[in-house]
Amino acid sequence: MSSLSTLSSVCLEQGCWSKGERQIRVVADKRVKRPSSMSFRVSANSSEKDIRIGLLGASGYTGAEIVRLLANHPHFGVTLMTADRKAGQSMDSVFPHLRAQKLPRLISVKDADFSTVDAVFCCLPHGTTQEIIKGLPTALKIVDLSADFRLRDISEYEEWYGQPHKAVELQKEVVYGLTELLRDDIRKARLVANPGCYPTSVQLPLVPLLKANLIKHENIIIDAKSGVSGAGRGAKEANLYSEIAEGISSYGVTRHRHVPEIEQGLSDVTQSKVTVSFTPHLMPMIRGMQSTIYVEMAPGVRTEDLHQQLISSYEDEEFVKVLEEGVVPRTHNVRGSNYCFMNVFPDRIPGRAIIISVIDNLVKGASGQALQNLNIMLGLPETTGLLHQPLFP
Ligand SMILES: NC(=O)C1=CN([C@@H]2O[C@H](COP(=O)(O)OP(=O)(O)OC[C@H]3O[C@@H](n4cnc5c(N)ncnc54)[C@H](OP(=O)(O)O)[C@@H]3O)[C@@H](O)[C@H]2O)C=CC1
Ligand SMILES: CC(=O)N[C@@H](CCC(=O)OP(=O)(O)O)C(=O)O
Repeated sequence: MSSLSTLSSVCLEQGCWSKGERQIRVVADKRVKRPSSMSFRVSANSSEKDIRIGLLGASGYTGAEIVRLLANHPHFGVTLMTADRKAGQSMDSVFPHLRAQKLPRLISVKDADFSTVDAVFCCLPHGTTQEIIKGLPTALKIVDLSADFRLRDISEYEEWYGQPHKAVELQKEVVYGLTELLRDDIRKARLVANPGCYPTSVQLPLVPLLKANLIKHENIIIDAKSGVSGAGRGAKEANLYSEIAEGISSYGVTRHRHVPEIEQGLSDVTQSKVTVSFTPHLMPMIRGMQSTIYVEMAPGVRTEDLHQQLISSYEDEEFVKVLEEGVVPRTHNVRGSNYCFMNVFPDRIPGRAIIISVIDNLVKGASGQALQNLNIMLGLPETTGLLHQPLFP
């Protein structure tokens, strides 16, 4: 038996790592066969670690990013990896940058034995994920990176994703994985729907401001930009170098599928329907995401109040940094990391403010936040394996 259940229950019982706590505490319980968190040997060899991870869609960008992050994780070792077209290949032939790690061969989902793993990251395209997750053992902890379980309202899913929901019963137990805002629910969850990259960059600044009634619910305008890795590794004409380089492309204008996800998260806070104007753009860069958000402030509120609210909401958080007054967040400064940097600026037009939020779409926007969530679900400090600093220049 792996030590997953032991570790998880011990940490949960002891309440080892509470919100905002940054220090790794020692797990004193003798049932856990490790002396202490301080003395773990960090090994790139997955089979030497004690919690066995299944990675569905390992041959895609978010799957590869999870493998990269887990190289520095003391507990999670990838022991099962699936692919579709690339099933049968070795991971180092698909992703040569990961060759230093000893990893299992990529296999098809239908050949995977899920009784051999303790937890699963699901990095599959939306529309393929509901049926696959429905078939997994119920003992598994699962973080799904796709959009398949993010919308609570089944009819809304069917409307925006243009297909029937194939796991309606399962949807009821899903917890939305916006870590900093829903940590307590995530801790108890079995199945977490990891948020989309755009919704992460938008909700992190807006939720605390709406909660504190500092901004109006109407006329929220989101101008968002993503690196091309946000579209995945699959070959698409629109993502060719010659189509992307030296230009900017707006897409999903008036109807991007992240609109209902953003509105769901914001409306949960206000208890009334919030609607947003949202336009995403594809940028000639590989990683990175910026959301520039235009809001109207409540009567009598100043941008300093918004700034102060964001600071107090996130002062204990490792991964959300509210910058000093006047400092502009840049995607360059979060590249390769799990950080979200944000700031708020007074608009020239009285009563309005401009919020800028940046993340790396593949890390805080996907695989990093997924790892943060699984750490919490298994009772580990949520920063485990995630504290490496942004890559710059
Ligand atoms: N990229 C990003 O920045 C973000 C992505 N996401 C979401 O995460 C998920 C994964 O994204 P990403 O890694 O970028 O996607 P990729 O296209 O890079 O990878 C998709 C993976 O799924 C496998 N796959 C494709 N179709 C099937 C199928 N029918 N059955 C089983 N496996 C299949 C592919 O295998 P093979 O390559 O062998 O064909 C590949 O391993 C998506 O739902 C995406 O929307 C969420 C937030 C951000
Ligand atoms: C650049 C690009 O194409 N980005 C993707 C979003 C990536 C993401 O977060 O998507 P999921 O909701 O599928 O998880 C898109 O706009 O569809």
